[in-house]
Amino acid sequence: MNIAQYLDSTYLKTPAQAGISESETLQKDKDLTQEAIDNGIFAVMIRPDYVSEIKKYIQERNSNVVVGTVIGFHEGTCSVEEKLTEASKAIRDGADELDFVINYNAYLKGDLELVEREFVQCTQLCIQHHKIAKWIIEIAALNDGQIADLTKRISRWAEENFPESNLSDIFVKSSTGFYETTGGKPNGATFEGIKIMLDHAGKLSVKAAGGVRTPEDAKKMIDMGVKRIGTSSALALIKNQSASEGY
Ligand SMILES: O=C[C@H](O)COP(=O)(O)O
Repeated sequence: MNIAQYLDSTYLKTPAQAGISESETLQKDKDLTQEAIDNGIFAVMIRPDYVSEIKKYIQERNSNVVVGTVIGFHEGTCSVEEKLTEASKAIRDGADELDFVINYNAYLKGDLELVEREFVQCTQLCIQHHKIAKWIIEIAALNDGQIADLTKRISRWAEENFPESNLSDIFVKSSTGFYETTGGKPNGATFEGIKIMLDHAGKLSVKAAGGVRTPEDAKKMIDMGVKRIGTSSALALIKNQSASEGY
């Protein structure tokens, strides 16, 4: 199995979070992109501010590495209108794939109308522009029943609103990788959480992200049915795969 073709290689820290400048952040994104080009990695996943520069970088090198970005990152609490504005700009800047953080706080408060509205309007925008839409549900913030319920609802909203579309271009994604847990609880993709998502996603695809660090774990998730893995350790993961397979 060539894991690289399943990977979204991710760098999502803001300059302030990393304690570096904007130009240093752009350089990190360029380095990540060059790694992706050199190693057959499917996509890079970066902050919206850097999409246009990275798209240009990829085009200048005649590469088909895909550019993904995040919307409403990382808490998902901004309004539907703000998500639409951010997503429209990312599409204009050249993003191929948009990973939205769903308003899981609104879901937890029972405001399903708001969550459905943002899902439908933002996914519609992506479909109109032939972009992949991924919806991060932040499984560390949910219990097992809520993971199942929210995944099922997203799948149903997609079937009801976009019956003519290729529903496998819409993803449910596990985690931002930025959620703060306590007591050593994992903040990202767990096998248990991913299994629940896969069992309830219907025709939608599933992306595992957050804390995926070994080729063994990535392979196991792909074998389970995951279509994409988001990780900030993409290169290490590929190198370890090569080493363990004796290349
Ligand atoms: O969307 C991808 C995540 O931010 C990746 O999380 P990670 O840094 O734990 O690999």
